[in-house]
Amino acid sequence: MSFRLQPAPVARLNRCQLFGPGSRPQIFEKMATSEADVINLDLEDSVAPDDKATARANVITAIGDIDWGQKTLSVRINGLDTPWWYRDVIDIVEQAPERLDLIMIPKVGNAADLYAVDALVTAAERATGRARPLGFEIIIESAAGISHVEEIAAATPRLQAMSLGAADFAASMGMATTGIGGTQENYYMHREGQKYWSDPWHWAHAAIVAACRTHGVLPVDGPFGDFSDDEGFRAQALRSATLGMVGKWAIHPKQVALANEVFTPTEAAVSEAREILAAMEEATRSGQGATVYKGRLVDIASIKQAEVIVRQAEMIGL
Ligand SMILES: CC(=O)SCCNC(=O)CCNC(=O)[C@H](O)C(C)(C)COP(=O)(O)OP(=O)(O)OC[C@H]1O[C@@H](n2cnc3c(N)ncnc32)[C@H](O)[C@@H]1OP(=O)(O)O
Ligand SMILES: O=CC(=O)O
Ligand SMILES: [Mg+2]
Repeated sequence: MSFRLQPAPVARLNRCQLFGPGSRPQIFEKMATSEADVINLDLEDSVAPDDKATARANVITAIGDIDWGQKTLSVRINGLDTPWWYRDVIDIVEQAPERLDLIMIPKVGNAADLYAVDALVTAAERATGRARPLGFEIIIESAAGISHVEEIAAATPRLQAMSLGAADFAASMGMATTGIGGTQENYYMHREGQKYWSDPWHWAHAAIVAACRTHGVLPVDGPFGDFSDDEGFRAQALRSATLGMVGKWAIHPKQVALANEVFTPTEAAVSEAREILAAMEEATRSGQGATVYKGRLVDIASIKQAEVIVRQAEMIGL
């Protein structure tokens, strides 16, 4: 164990991030009244090139005009490989009301990408006298991004969250699929006439969680494209939650409840976590570092495990 303490990420809910194209202002009110913790107004891949300028203007207007309640509000800008991103940043910092919490930077490949955006945002914020600095969230969705995930997680104190973008990630890696996330038909082991499906996203998720937890960033699972497949979404989200991710994107409103369900600890899990803490308090009082709870070992590490669930529950108000 290092002597450095693992930094805590920002204390806010991030169970579901609902996306909507900036070129479709008709749905903004519906996004605002959804149950998602985070709203992502998109200027990137859901917006056609000819609509980029209009989408940017729509989004800037909507940040001020719509009541977004307590939600974390984020705008996904265009990637650094496009001609649009700098204008996205400048117009957002100069014109968007301070209600905006985050900008999301897609297709980040290394720490220098974030250095560049940070420098531009910092200069624009100083020039405009913006009182509330923008936070960043980023998407790991390329071979370069996953290769440099740890330096990216450490790149700037503005960084609050990091998502895996399964669609672009698959394309960048040359993966043989057009599906966005979830089980892949051809990714299986074979034994005695049976197929056993495996999870091709697992290693990327684990790498992202490790980088995020090292540097105090929230790890988030990205999109699941087949919004008619609730069980597929649930299975993917459960795997991500088990690995340490805090939430998942919704690319359709019907996915919001599913994500909230998976990333909200159940009453039983919260009670059990609180009971473990109580059992360990009792053990500590009698000078023991370990004890037995429901027939199994609990020790000082169990306190930290239980605290993960209790902290989540407290943020949600359970
Ligand atoms: C790989 C990536 O980068 S993913 C991130 C970028 N992608 C996106 O942002 C896409 C977000 N999603 C969408 O644009 C849309 O949900 C689509 C295109 C997938 C489907 O849109 P629709 O065909 O309108 O869906 P559908 O007809 O099922 O919509 C049902 C209702 O939900 C509303 N709705 C649709 N999408 C959204 C949304 N993202 N947020 C809030 N409400 C929405 C519709 O307006 C409709 O409302 P109504 O019942 O009042 O008429
Ligand atoms: O941007 C998201 C993705 O999956 O690509
Ligand atoms: Mg993408």
